[in-house]
Amino acid sequence: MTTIELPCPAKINLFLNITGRRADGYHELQTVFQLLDYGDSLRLTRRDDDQLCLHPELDGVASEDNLIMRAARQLQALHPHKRLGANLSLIKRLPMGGGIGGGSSDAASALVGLNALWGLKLNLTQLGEIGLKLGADVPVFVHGKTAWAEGIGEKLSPIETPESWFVVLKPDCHVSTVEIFCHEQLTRHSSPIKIAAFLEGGNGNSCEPLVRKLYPNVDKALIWLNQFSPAKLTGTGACVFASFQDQATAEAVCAQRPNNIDGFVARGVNTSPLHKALGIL
Ligand SMILES: C[C@](O)(CO)[C@H](O)COP(=O)(O)OP(=O)(O)OC[C@H]1O[C@@H](n2ccc(N)nc2=O)[C@H](O)[C@@H]1O
Ligand SMILES: Nc1ncnc2c1ncn2[C@@H]1O[C@H](COP(=O)(O)OP(=O)(O)OP(=O)(O)O)[C@@H](O)[C@H]1O
Repeated sequence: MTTIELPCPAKINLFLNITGRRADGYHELQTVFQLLDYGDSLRLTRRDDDQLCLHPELDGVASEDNLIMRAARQLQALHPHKRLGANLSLIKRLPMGGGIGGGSSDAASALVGLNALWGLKLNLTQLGEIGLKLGADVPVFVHGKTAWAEGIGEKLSPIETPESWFVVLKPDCHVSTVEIFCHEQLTRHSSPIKIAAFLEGGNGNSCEPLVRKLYPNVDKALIWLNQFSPAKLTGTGACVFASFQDQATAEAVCAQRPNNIDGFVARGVNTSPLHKALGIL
């Protein structure tokens, strides 16, 4: 195996309940990560030397800061005496700073893909632990299952969600995850809920009131999408989403969206397309 082409799927947070803050500043939360059958693509080709080359460079992200490179460097550091090199080529479809986990998913596909390409034989638990050092959202993409999550998002229990189609809208603004988590007006001590309460519906996103207030474009997108189906914020935004029973209805709604809002339609999946592509899980 010298070249592999892998999907880097998006996630949405079907709800997000912030229940506390740890001493290190990270927030304890409860969420359901719903994986989507839509995302970036990463092509990895093995090199005979120990160089890593990533193309193209993303706007505003130096190559060495790209989570793909940081993931690859973590694996190289575990095997300093092996010649581990690769050419990495990314097709970026997921909006950055969207709350749909683009960078985290790219990192997870790099970890899982390079582990296979370089024959490192690390298991998903080990790769998830390496991923957590790169970001709280990386482990769910490494494990590849739609999941109930607690802790800072790394304590994962796979759950099966009913098949749905989602309209995901990206309002014309960039929300910084750090800004929202550090904001004094964030509601950060909600009562924990049980899975049964989530399944009964009605749970929202603790960040949504604050993000709507700070970013009027997010507020407008939620109001617009709510006309068709209950709409929510994902992560810390900026993307918002709503679910529909079939693809045609979702496509029809997405096609009518206002001109200044990007968007896509995607199927919710219980197993990641990354793991399907590699024949694991
Ligand atoms: C909001 C979510 O998208 C929900 O899925 C995630 O919790 C964010 O995950 P992420 O983007 O992978 O976040 P990281 O890159 O790990 O963290 C960015 C910053 O967000 C804050 N952060 C993140 C996750 C978390 N559970 N608590 C936090 O307080 C921290 O200030 C951190 O410095
Ligand atoms: N491969 C990458 N793709 C996207 N962003 C990256 C990547 N590598 C590093 N970054 C940095 O990470 C930041 C967050 O990007 P990302 O697209 O993951 O945000 P997000 O969708 O809000 O993530 P999350 O849902 O995990 O909070 C970007 O603004 C960028 O500076």
